[in-house]
Amino acid sequence: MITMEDIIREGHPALRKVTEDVELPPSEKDQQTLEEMLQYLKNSQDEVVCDRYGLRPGVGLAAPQINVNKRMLAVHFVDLKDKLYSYGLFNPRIVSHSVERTYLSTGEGCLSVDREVPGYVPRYRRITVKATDLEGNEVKLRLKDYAAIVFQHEIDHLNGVMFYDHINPEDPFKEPENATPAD
Ligand SMILES: CNC(=O)c1cccc(C)c1Nc1nc(N2CCN(c3ccccc3Cl)CC2)nc(N2CSC[C@H]2C(=O)NC)n1
Repeated sequence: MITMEDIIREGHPALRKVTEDVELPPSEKDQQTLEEMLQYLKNSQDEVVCDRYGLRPGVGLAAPQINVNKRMLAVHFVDLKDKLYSYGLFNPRIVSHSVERTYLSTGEGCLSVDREVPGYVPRYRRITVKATDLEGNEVKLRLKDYAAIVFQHEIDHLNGVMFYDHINPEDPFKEPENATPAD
């Protein structure tokens, strides 16, 4: 089971590496790792398990965050329209995106960042993601607003990018151009 001890924190060089594609079909080991990442998110959102193991709640987790240099991520959340997104994905890529942008008015948090970093994180408002899921199916996901934000946050990790890299250093809460808040 993945716990907070397995999650590396900012400053660890693995968070700034660009990950390697996963060889498909995935090995038993890669499949097991991705399943454990998805289970972490479910555990972290279960109050009893979360408190029992001292987990930080999250809706997304990328392999670099557990010091695995592979292009894979897990997400588990319901969006503002109560649509469930629960995926383990190999080699996810953004294949298209809107010009229009969005952001969380509350800012973003990250399991690998043990501090608040205030500010708007501008993200594309709509993205299309292609990937291979845990069952080996090729998926094409059209995502918007909160779902688009979560996937961009996790795909950034696969490219060595942290959420605060996007915050305006002069004015963190300056309204981003051509953007609508997702919440
Ligand atoms: C600095 N202000 C803030 O962090 C922030 C502050 C307020 C609101 C939001 C919305 C903020 N922002 C933010 N809140 C989240 N959670 C809300 C609580 N939730 C959760 C908590 C408890 C049980 C179940 C669950 Cl589900 C877990 C997820 N998650 C992310 N991110 C950024 S995209 C990846 C995602 C992630 O999983 N981060 C660990 N950002």
